[in-house]
Amino acid sequence: MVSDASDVAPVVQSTADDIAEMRIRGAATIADAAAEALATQAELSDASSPAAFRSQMHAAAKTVYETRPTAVSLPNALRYVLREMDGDTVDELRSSTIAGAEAFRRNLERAQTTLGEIGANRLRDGDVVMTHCHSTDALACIEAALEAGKHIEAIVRETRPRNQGHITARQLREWGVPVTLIVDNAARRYLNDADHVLVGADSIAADGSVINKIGTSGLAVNARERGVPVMVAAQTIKLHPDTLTGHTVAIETRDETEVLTPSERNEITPHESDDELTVENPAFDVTPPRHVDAIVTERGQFPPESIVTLMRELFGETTRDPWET
Ligand SMILES: O=P(O)(O)OC[C@H]1O[C@H](OP(=O)(O)O)[C@H](O)[C@@H]1O
Repeated sequence: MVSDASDVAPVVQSTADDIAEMRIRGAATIADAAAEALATQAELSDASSPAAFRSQMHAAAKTVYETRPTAVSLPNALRYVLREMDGDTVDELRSSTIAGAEAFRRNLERAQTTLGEIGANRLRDGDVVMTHCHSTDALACIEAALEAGKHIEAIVRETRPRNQGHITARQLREWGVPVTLIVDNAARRYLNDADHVLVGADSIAADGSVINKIGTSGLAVNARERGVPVMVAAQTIKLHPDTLTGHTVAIETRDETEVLTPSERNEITPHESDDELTVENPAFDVTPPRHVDAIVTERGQFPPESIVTLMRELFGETTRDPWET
């Protein structure tokens, strides 16, 4: 049973708001924040019985879960922490939940470091990497290559509408990587100069499809045409267990104002009541496995078609909500 939202600590609600508004963003960062929120809820809980404690934890998980639908790292994080919640008293439940959240966050960090070392093996000294959006998993591969003494350059797509490519460019410049920032539409031209396309993922489906920031699939198609390998850096918490049983991944659509501000809309159509100008703003798209060369995880690199084996091993088959442990 899930209790009502009034049991949820305000700080958990504020984490949920930050995720929804993308002040906290990126699949791994969202998972980390979700685990931290559950730990905070456990810490602050005033529950007078084990049942009330469990019910508060489930309500907190639901509040965080209902923010953004596409990155499976969010429910996977909630599921992990709630599974660790164990004990016969409120104190036992509290401490096991906090320990579970801490373990999850430690594993997350470790997994990204290991993934980076594995991914760096694909990058040679002098390689040029084209990126899309901002992915900490993808950047971990570049960081490990730099630590191994390789010279890497980057062509960074700005990634409309929110321009997260700027975050990538800033990080790469901090590491001393030469960066060429391009508008998304220039990518095909600059693929001639790239040795790899390197992107992250919000979810990976059982057939090896990669769900990532809108624009990834077109980039992958162009890269295939130009013979540039596409490498996806994704920790195993990006594997979407529900897709094992045929569920599709929900693609988030965001507010039109990310694409067109109210004053820009007004310039196009001054009639406030004009509902025939439609703006669509899907945040993600699906890249079929045939356009992906490798999925790099902390458990090794996989051709996309074989990722299902790892998914079964790690998650089994579940279509339950995270709080239905
Ligand atoms: O987990 P890491 O690799 O950091 O990010 C993975 C993906 O999450 C982001 O989504 P958004 O910006 O939250 O919509 C991007 O699509 C990025 O590729």
